[in-house]
Parts: sequence; C-alpha cells; structure tokens
Amino acid sequence: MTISNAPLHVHAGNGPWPLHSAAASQALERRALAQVAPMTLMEAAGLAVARLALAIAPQAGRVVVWVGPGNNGGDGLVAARLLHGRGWRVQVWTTGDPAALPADAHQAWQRAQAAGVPMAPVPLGPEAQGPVGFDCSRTLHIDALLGLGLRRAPAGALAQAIAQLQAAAAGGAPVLAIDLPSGLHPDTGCALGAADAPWGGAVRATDTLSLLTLKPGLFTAQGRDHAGRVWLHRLGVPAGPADAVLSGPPAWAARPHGHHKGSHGDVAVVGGAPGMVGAAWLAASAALAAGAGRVYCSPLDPEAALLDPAHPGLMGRSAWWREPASTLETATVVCGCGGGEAVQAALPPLLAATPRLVLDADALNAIATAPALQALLQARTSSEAQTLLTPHPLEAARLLGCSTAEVQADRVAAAQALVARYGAAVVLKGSGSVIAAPGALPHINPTGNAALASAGTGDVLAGWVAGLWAQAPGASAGEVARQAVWQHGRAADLHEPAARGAPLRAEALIEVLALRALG
Ligand SMILES: NC(=O)C1=CN([C@@H]2O[C@H](COP(=O)(O)OP(=O)(O)OC[C@H]3O[C@@H](n4cnc5c(N)ncnc54)[C@H](OP(=O)(O)O)[C@@H]3O)[C@@H](O)[C@H]2O)[C@@H](O)CC1
Ligand SMILES: Nc1ncnc2c1ncn2[C@@H]1O[C@H](COP(=O)(O)OP(=O)(O)O)[C@@H](O)[C@H]1O
Ligand SMILES: [K+]
Repeated sequence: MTISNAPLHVHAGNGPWPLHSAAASQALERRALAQVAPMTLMEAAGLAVARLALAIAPQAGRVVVWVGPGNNGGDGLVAARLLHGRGWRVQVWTTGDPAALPADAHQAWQRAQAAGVPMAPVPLGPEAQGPVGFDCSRTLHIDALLGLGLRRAPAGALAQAIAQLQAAAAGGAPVLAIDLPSGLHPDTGCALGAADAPWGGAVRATDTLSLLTLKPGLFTAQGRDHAGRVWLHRLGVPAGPADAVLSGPPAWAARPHGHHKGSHGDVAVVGGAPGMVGAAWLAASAALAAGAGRVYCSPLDPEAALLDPAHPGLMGRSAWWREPASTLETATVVCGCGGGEAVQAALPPLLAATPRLVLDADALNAIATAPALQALLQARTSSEAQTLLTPHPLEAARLLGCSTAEVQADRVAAAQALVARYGAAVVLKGSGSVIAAPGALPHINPTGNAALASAGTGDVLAGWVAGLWAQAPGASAGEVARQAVWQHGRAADLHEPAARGAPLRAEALIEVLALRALG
C-alpha cells in the first residue's frame, strides 16, 4: 500500500470528483481492511490527519482531540499520538468507556496511552476547552466524535461533546473534522443534531479531511456550512465506481471566425405574467449574455411592452407559439419565469413541439397540478425532444407531491425521483444544486453561495442554460445544465469576497456571467 503524503484539496476549480455513498464507502473500507494487517488503515488515517493538522495550523502547537465511541475516534487517537510525538501539546477528551471501543480504535487508545498522551473523559465544565495554559483561540480542535457510523441524531454524551467542542472553538479556533463533521449525514448533507443549536446540528469545521472517499453530504444541503474546506486522502485505496459526481469546471468553446449570429441558435422566453414581466426579460437577457444568436421575449402580460429599453438587443414578440411553423420547432425555449397562471395556456403547444425546453418556476407549478400537462411532458421522452426542469425545493416538492422538508432531507434522491417521474433532466436548486438526468450519475454543483439568495437569480439561470443550449443543440440537457449551474455559481463566488454579505442582484449576476472570467 502506498500512502502519499499530502491530502488533496477538493474545490470547485479542480473537479470533477467521484462521490461515494456511506454504503459504498463502508464496503470499500471492509474490502481494504481484509487485505491489510490490523491497524494499517487506521494508522494511515491518523497520519493523514496529523499531517493536515500541521499544514493548516502550523503555529498552533496545541490540539484538543475529541474522541467518540467508534473508529472515527480511533483515527483521532492515532493523530493525537503522532502530534504528541512531534512535540505538540495534546489533550484527548473521550466520550465513552475506552474499553468499549471497537478493536482497532481500542488499540489506537492503548498506543496513545503507552506514548503518554494526556487522555481523560470530557469534563463537563469550561475546562473542556483545554488544560490550563491552552490559549483556546490558537488551539486546534480535532473532531473525531462521529464519522461514517452516524446512525441517528447525536444525543447524550455525544451531543454534549459537540456542544463543548463548539464552545471551545467559539473564539475562532480552527476545527479539523475527521471524515465528516460529527452529526452530518454522509449521504444527504443534513445536520441531524438539534437544529436550534447556534452551530446548527453538526460540528462546524473549518476543514474536513474525508478518508478513502468523498461523501455527497459534504457538498449539498447543510454540508457546505459544516464541512468548511474539504480535503481527501484515499489512504492508498483505489475508489470503486462512483455513486455521484462533484461537477468540475466546464470548458468554454471558442467562436470560429466564420460564425454569424445564425450559427449561435435562437432562444425564446415565455413568461412574465402581469406584475412579473421583469422575470422574463431577465431570462432573455441572460440568454443573450450566454451567447445565443437571437433572443425573443414573449411576456404573457398582454399590456406589456414588447421592448425592454435597457436591453434593445432583445426582441419582443407576442404569442408566437400560436403561429404555425413558428420559432417553436427550432428555438431553445425557456418557459415559466414569472409566468403566473397565464403560462398554463402556453404550455401545451410548447410541450408538444419544442425540441429543447427549459421549464422553470410557474411552468413547473402548472405542471404539478395538471395531469394533462404531465402527460404531455412525459410524452416528450418518446421523441428526440429534451427537457430540463429547474425547480427550487418548494417547486420540486409540488412536482413530487411531498413536503419541502422531505425534498431537503435527501436532495439527490429527490432529484432522481423527479427524473424517474417525468423523464426529464432536473436541476434541484439551492446550496449544492443537484443535477440529475436519465441514464447519468447525479452531479452535485460545488459553486455558488448565499449571495444568490436574491430575487431573479433563478430566472437568470434558466436563461443562461438556454443560451448555452441554443449554441450546442446536440448537447444533452444534463450536460448543458451541469455547465450552466457551475458557471452561475462561480459568478457568485467571484462576487462574494468583496460583497461582505450583500446579495448579488440578478442584473449584476448577468454582467458577471457575461464577462466570462469564470475560470
Ligand atoms: N476501521 C478502520 O481501520 C478505519 C476506519 N475509518 C474511520 O472509521 C469511521 C467509521 O467508524 P465506525 O463505523 O466505527 O463509526 P463512527 O462514526 O466512529 O461511530 C460509530 C459509533 O458511534 C455510535 N453512534 C452513531 N451514531 C450515534 C449517535 N447519533 N449518538 C450516539 N452514538 C452514536 C455508534 O453506536 P451504535 O449506533 O452502534 O449504537 C458507534 O458506537 C470512519 O468515519 C473513519 O473515520 C477510516 O479512517 C478508515 C480506517
Ligand atoms: N444559499 C445558496 N447557496 C447557493 N446557491 C443558492 C443559494 N440560494 C439560492 N441559490 C441559487 O440561486 C438561484 C435561485 O433560484 P430561484 O429560487 O428560482 O430564485 P428566483 O425565483 O427568485 O429567480 C438558484 O440557482 C439557487 O441554486
Ligand atoms: K468526525
């Protein structure tokens, strides 16, 4: 077995990365354990943790290792012993009876004890922050409480230890989580602990070292808030087939010199019922910024002007989908943005004839309540036509006939359920957007941040994806969605450092996207 020294830093710019569920990770671990001497993997894991600790907090010199009742704790005990051997001041807090640890972890405990590492049960008072003389703000905390073995919401001694760890690190001390932030579900990214805790139900790490595999839960739902920077050490074990993928940066296609606007496809936007016309113009504007050759906008509000003076390059056109042999059969169509109830009447001809259709917002709400529209959507699977649904969690819940909480409890499963039900590709939006498509592994998007939690950014995504698709009509809905979602989030990531918490307005988002300096 070869153990490379450095863990890999996993970030939005260096994917794609394979993701493995808890079950697949545990199967891989079992196979690897059967091929090596006892303690080999745990020693490798502890060494990787100790090395990362030295890399991320080189000046700390002090570490509190919080050890839980399973092998995650064993990894922490090995790291504690190795850092102690490097001359760091180490304190191990245990949460249970060391005699009850599983075999490898118990041996790690015995080795740490033999090496003279200070170890004791977690004290209940403030002394849990570290022994006298520890400067908590400069102490590194290693979270080895719970990893892949998380079965239920942390309770009792473990919940107490998580609370104490958070209190100890409250002054801004770094927290390195082993494998997973304790309390975070590896598959769903749900923090299982009490949601009303200030840290939100799972350890809030500054760094997480994922071992053997990357788990999907690190990147979606609450995962990104709890995991901090993510690192991977495979411990020399080759990963098996992935269950999902963390999307990587897409390539930009160069524009051949001989191209003209007709080479870049048409986009038509249908939306903008009374009071929501702006949503349709935003989507159209994003499609033009994405590079579509010609962009038409059809507000559903009969009173709306057919020109947006701020965007004279966009063409207003009313109810063109009623015309025979219209744009319908060649354009990439976005339907929904601010569509209100008026969108219902436009949907049947669009569902019947459009080769590439992006359905957003009110178009999804209309389909959720109309079996006839659902049948038309499902019928598209028997033709060459492709469809992309871009629901946020509430729209997804309506389409699935369940609650938003049920969607958020397992975002990857919810996106896959939508694919199975409607036969279309799906972007389930929100932190760690999930892109699922027929016959493809689900993808989780690593870019984006809460600056996007601002009205109209979803309309921009719908227009942007259509603009890209119009230029690559042979691409699958899933491919183009993965690309668009990555770029849309990346634009927000570029905005974020200077924004100091300000939202990214939809119009500004289009301008950042248009610059294409997305890396
Ligand atoms: N073996 C090796 O060499 C290697 C192992 N590796 C490491 O092992 C980790 C997996 O170890 P693991 O399977 O022992 O699970 P772990 O997460 O430590 O916890 C299980 C314990 O927690 C308990 N428990 C669970 N939920 C609870 C709750 N809510 N509240 C309270 N208790 C709860 C559970 O109790 P039970 O449910 O059985 O009653 C059990 O006692 C993995 O993440 C990685 O770090 C890798 O480094 C590779 C090398
Ligand atoms: N906290 C967040 N982190 C990352 N992305 C987010 C977050 N909140 C919102 N977004 C993104 O912003 C967009 C919002 O879309 P949507 O909810 O449809 O908004 P609207 O209907 O106002 O246009 C989606 O692409 C979503 O993934
Ligand atoms: K952990």
